[in-house]
Amino acid sequence: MANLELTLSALKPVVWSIAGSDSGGGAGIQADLATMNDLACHACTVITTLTAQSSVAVNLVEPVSDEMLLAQLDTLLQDLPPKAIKIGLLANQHQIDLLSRWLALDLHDHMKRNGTEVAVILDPVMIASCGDRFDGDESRLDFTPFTGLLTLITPNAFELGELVGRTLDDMSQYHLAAKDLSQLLETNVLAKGGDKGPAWRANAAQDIFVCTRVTACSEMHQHRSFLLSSQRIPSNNNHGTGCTLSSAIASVMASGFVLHDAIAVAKAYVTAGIKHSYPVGEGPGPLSRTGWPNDLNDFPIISSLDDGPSLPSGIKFKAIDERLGLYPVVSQLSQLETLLRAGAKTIQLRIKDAGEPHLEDKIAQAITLGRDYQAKVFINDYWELALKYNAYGVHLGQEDLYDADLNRIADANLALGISSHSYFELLLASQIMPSYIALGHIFPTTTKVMPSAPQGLMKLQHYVNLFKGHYPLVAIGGIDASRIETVKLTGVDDVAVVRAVTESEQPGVAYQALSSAWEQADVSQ
Ligand SMILES: Cc1ncc(COP(=O)(O)OP(=O)(O)O)c(N)n1
Ligand SMILES: Cc1nc(C(=O)O)sc1CCOP(=O)(O)O
Ligand SMILES: [Mg+2]
Repeated sequence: MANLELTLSALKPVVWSIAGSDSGGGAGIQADLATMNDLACHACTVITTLTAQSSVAVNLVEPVSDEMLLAQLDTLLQDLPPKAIKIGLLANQHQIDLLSRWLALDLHDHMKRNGTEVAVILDPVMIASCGDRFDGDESRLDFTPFTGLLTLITPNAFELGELVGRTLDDMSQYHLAAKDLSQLLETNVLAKGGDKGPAWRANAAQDIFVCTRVTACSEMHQHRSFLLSSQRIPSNNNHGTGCTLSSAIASVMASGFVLHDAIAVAKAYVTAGIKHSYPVGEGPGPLSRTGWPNDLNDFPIISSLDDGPSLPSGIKFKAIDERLGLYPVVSQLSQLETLLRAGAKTIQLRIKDAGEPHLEDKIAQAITLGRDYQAKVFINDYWELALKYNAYGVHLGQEDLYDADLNRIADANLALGISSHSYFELLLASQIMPSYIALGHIFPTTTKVMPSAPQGLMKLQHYVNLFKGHYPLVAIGGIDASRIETVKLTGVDDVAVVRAVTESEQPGVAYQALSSAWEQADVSQ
């Protein structure tokens, strides 16, 4: 019973690949099927084109009939509606027009009737990794019929140049072209820099993410451009890299993650796949399928690529040696003292009303009480007062990170805890090496209004799998006695609670009961 939500997650989300068949098995529909199945999705296929293709040549390209293209789409929509769609090779303008009309009418109607959103990821395939083009006559395809219908488009350097109709010689031209494309097609853009090319993308595989249309994530990460930088793996076996990336993005979105997360996870998946790629035939070989990525080294370094705020690098905060345990978060000094007396060794003072009388005094007293009881007292938000009175630590949200003087906090040897609500925020938090990372909100909460959806146990499990051992991980949001055991089963290090303690008639007693429930929860099964 404890593992109910994890069991439910075994229901596989349906993802469609609308793409061409690669008879060589490394790219196209074949790569998409392998990727989607590897990422625990059920893959359906709509074949647009047959290609007679090996690792060294594309010898014949034969589009399916209009009737067959539409029959596949309509048949699947009846019985296996998608959570996400990846679109790959479209052989000619006619297919682009046909598919965009189907998306605008049939899929749109389906979404409206069912109140669902379907993510649509377009990989505008134009050229095979052996160098042969798919659109034999080399006339430029017009992708504008897809305007307003896509969640993301993922061109490589060549494709981006074709799409905006100019050559792109450096990073700033590349970024500008990605922004132009985003405006033209009214969609988010991931401009891939993985193919070997000019100096700026020689040492790393750097992608530019122009995010103009994403909701359900922090406003701080909307309407921005980011550079996602991964190590360049020395390998000639890159056949199907773009297909794998786009179908991984679709799969991760179908599993309920936001676009930012899907891109980060998919990029890690491709990096791991190239690391284990293998040769077959005389040309570039395919990637391996290595499952949901759990190695932090495979994930990209994220930096901002615009005038918006960015985080410092080369910073590291105090390491916390003891476990945090059950970590109460309170808004009243009297409750803080009660809980210290009841034995709390980690506690946070979280006063959200900036007009609270005697605010500075209360923060100073909380810090002194922490010293008296030899407890770790974290101050939420008020990092300058925490510095002034030499608190044990500060807890900051993602948005606060850009206002706070992180170097001063680190130099004064204060611990830093950071909130996170997604893979993307976890990765950003980890880049400044905090003392712990909070993962929230796991379950619905009434304590505060959240911009993101509850993460649930499945996502918590993924985050723990990736970050366990790198930082102490604290789960927060809607945790009470009834959920202690299921949360502990994920392997998360610690839990923070507000209402489960503060709304009790006897907060000290509630703290002691929850704390021992957490310590003693049996996770051996
Ligand atoms: C342990 C812990 N985790 C998360 C939070 C939330 O902090 P933040 O994002 O700064 O939001 P507010 O608490 O300021 O509303 C926290 N306080 N503690
Ligand atoms: C303060 C806070 N931060 C969260 C986050 O996800 O960052 S959730 C949260 C409230 C947690 O309260 P309760 O234990 O009463 O549900
Ligand atoms: Mg805060």
